[in-house]
Amino acid sequence: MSDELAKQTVLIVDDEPINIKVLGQALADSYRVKTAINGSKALNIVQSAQPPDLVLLDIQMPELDGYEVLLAMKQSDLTKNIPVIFITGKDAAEDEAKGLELGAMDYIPKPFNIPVVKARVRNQLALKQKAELLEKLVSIDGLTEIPNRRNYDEKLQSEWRRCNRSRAPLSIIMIDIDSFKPYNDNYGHSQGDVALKKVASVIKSKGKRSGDLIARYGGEEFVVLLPETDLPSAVEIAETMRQAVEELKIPHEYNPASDHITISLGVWSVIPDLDTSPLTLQKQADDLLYKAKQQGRNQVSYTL
Ligand SMILES: Nc1nc2c(ncn2[C@@H]2O[C@H](COP(=O)(O)OP(=O)(O)OP(=O)(O)O)[C@@H](O)[C@H]2O)c(=O)[nH]1
Repeated sequence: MSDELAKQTVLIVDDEPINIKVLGQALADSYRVKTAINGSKALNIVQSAQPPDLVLLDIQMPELDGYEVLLAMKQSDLTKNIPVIFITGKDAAEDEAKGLELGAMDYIPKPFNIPVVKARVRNQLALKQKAELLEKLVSIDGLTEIPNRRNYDEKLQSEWRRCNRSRAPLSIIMIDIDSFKPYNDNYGHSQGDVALKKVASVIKSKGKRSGDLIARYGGEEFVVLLPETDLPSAVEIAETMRQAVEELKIPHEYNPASDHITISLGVWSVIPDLDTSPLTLQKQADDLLYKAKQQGRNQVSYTL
């Protein structure tokens, strides 16, 4: 990655071009700087595909003021965690309190003291990086680097409600690596870890929609959550995953189902009902996974 791309982006929002210029010059060495001269332009930038890492936001602007921009940012999951530092000529304590209550992270008074501006920006960006790292650590599985069980549990609850509202089917695939104990016993645990990573990566590559979640459920088990996907489509995806793992051709002499590592899969689909727990969906897929194992492994099991 080039240095320019690795740099964090700061958006400066002020209706006074001179303020944008002074702040831009102060920050340009260390950050990529974007600018907006009013609130609606600022919102367009924060809601774009490449949002800034931090916003320096003037409070007093015609039409949409800084408070309103911050409020709009807080209402969307996509923008609510972007830190905002208010910049303002107002120095009354009540304005400062209002900004902080709305969720601003810090406050910079005009006229600017450039070393203070730089230090505050640096502090907030460091905090943001730490928060992102923490978020990653609690939601991503350390070995396979795909979402972990906690991440999946949360998504299952929210997708259950969302698909209930839209009356759309929600499908789930439970996956288990076949005869993984003899694999570990004969090839060693660290070789087992390598195989787990490869399987996770190839399964993940087959969940193509942005809403699909492929997670490590625990041990050698994976789970795939497919919102707005009916049973035939989910079975097709499961079969693609089964084939892709087989095609990895990871030798496994001790697998009664094949000479290679294979997986068994259980697929279930339902239009969620709020009177039923989402765990029933999982239980059904688990039972079908068990059936796939019973019937000889390396296969997809489902009921029409
Ligand atoms: N290397 C490695 N092995 C793991 C990990 N997590 C779980 N396992 C192993 O996965 C194996 C799972 O074995 P079992 O549940 O007995 O099932 P199996 O041998 O896969 O047999 P079937 O599921 O019936 O095909 C155990 O030996 C676990 O130690 C891990 O993170 N790394």
